[in-house]
Amino acid sequence: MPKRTLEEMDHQSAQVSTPDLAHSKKKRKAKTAKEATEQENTVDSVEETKAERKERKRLKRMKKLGETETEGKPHNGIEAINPIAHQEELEASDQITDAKAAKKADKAKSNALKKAEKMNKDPNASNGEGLSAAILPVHNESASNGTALYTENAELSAMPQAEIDKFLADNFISIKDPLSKTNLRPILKFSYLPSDNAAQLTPFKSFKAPTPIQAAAWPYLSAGRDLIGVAETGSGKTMAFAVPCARHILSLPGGKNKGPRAVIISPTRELAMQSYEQVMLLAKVSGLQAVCVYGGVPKDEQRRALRTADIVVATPGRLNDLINEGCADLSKAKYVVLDEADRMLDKGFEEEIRKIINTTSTERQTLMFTATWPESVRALASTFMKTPLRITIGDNPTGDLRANARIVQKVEVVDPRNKEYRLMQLLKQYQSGAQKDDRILVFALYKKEATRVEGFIRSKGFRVAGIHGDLSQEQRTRSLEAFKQGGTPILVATDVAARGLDIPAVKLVINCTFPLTVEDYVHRIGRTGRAGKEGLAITLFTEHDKAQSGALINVLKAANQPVPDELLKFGTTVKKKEHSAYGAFYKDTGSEDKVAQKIKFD
Ligand SMILES: Nc1ncnc2c1ncn2[C@@H]1O[C@H](COP(=O)(O)OP(=O)(O)OP(=O)(O)O)[C@@H](O)[C@H]1O
Repeated sequence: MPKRTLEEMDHQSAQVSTPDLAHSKKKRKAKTAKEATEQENTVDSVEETKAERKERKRLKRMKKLGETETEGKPHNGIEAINPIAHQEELEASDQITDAKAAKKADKAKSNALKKAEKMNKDPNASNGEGLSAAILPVHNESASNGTALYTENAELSAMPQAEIDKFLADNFISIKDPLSKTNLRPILKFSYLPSDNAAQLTPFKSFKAPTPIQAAAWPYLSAGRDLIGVAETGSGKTMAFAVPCARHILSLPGGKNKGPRAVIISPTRELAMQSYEQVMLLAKVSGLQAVCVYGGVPKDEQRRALRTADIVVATPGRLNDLINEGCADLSKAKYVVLDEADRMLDKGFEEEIRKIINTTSTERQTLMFTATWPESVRALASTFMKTPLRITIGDNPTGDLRANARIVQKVEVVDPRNKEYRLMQLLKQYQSGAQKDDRILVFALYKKEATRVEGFIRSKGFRVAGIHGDLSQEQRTRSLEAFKQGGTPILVATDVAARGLDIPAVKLVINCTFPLTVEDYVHRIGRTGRAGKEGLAITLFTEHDKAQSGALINVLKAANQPVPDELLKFGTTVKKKEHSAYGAFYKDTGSEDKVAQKIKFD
């Protein structure tokens, strides 16, 4: 093997997967659909504009949907709603032209609400007459697993379709639904969130509006759908899955603080801790409890917390340890999230994920979120999900590999022997004068390399810390904190820090050594340019990385970044993934019984 030996990496051997033990796909209970007797809106086809025509079709669609969804079984969600109420409310508000009309509308609204109340008390009433005549401007979607029903906010329903279309088009939002059933409008404002989420807006006080992935995913997640969300790094995916999580738990019977109802799985300890902090912001408001379960720290506190925690945020290894010990009972967990899903489904984690998911409820809602969604994991993902819809944000509805377009990507082809010299030049350039406290993240591929590079940078007088698998959890946490707080503006990391970490204002990412896959490259550079900000990534590319040149060129081109001639010389062919477990060198097993690994040097 050339310079890079797997032994030298943060590699944990990839596990062989066993045959599919995924949950049995229970068919959703067929809904009894009653033929709707509709009366089409009579529209003057000459005067009708395109937007109006669309809106009319939408209303017609929703009318059909509502009549089907509200018939048959009563829903048992806390979001007990009545479409008639919303329709009448809306119709009433449409009619407000003067004070008299406003008064009339108020009366209609109150009548509608009274009617709704009555029908919610007596669910059978929803089968009664009146419904068939109701036109439904609001989207109603009943959850597949007995959780709350989603009702679209009336103001959102009243918005012209043209505005919705513009939002979807401007943000390149593509929604692929195998059920071709619903067309839920994106939640364009925080105030459009379902009512029981409204109280949780505190974390959003500093944000103007939901990000595209949040806006598009929230309605479907609130409606109980399985979902794959693919959106660029730093685009707010954590809140996209965390916000509906609390609502989901609150809608379940059985009360709070009785053990896990939701599980969020992350590939690294640091990412798990970060997601836990975000989840806590929402959980606290609702009186829910959460626990972060990860390796490298004692288990006792985690064991204790698992007894009452409603939400478990975990790395797979430690969670499996606790499941095996009988200390983590996930049988009532109905909301399961794989964050960094492609990583979680890759060979290094697949088996552990399978074990965890098999202990969760078969009625679960399964979510997968990521910035990269390679073909290699798509089929496997579907074995865990029930007819998931896929939401892709970005100019690539097929989910091709894309880097965040706000990041300026520079690739320098260098002689491997000159890498450290060039690294030093870059650090001097980007940490001089007023920039001396700017945060710079330097990526190495190997743990030993990271240690060496960190020492080299320190020897030149820079303030630097390191984060990789050879360090204790305490050291890892300390390094990350020092970097976040600004005490050490340079952090040298292996790919343990490539995914998900949301560190404020990282000005520059330097890839000292190229990662094993271009997906990891996209995640690494995604540590800069987050939440709408600009970013810069400089990659030192050598002949040892030439197998990746084709894929890298594609990523650069897709983001309109310059492709250096020296890189083109290595070839534009995209080679099949060389390593079956990309990123496996940073796998967090969560196990405390670390087996010593033999390190080989060429
Ligand atoms: N609606 C919003 N408006 C502005 N900023 C937001 C919004 N929602 C979340 N953020 C912020 O955006 C940043 C990135 O969010 P997050 O870490 O969830 O990104 P991500 O899409 O999960 O990234 P990655 O793919 O790297 O994991 C965070 O600092 C978060 O607080």
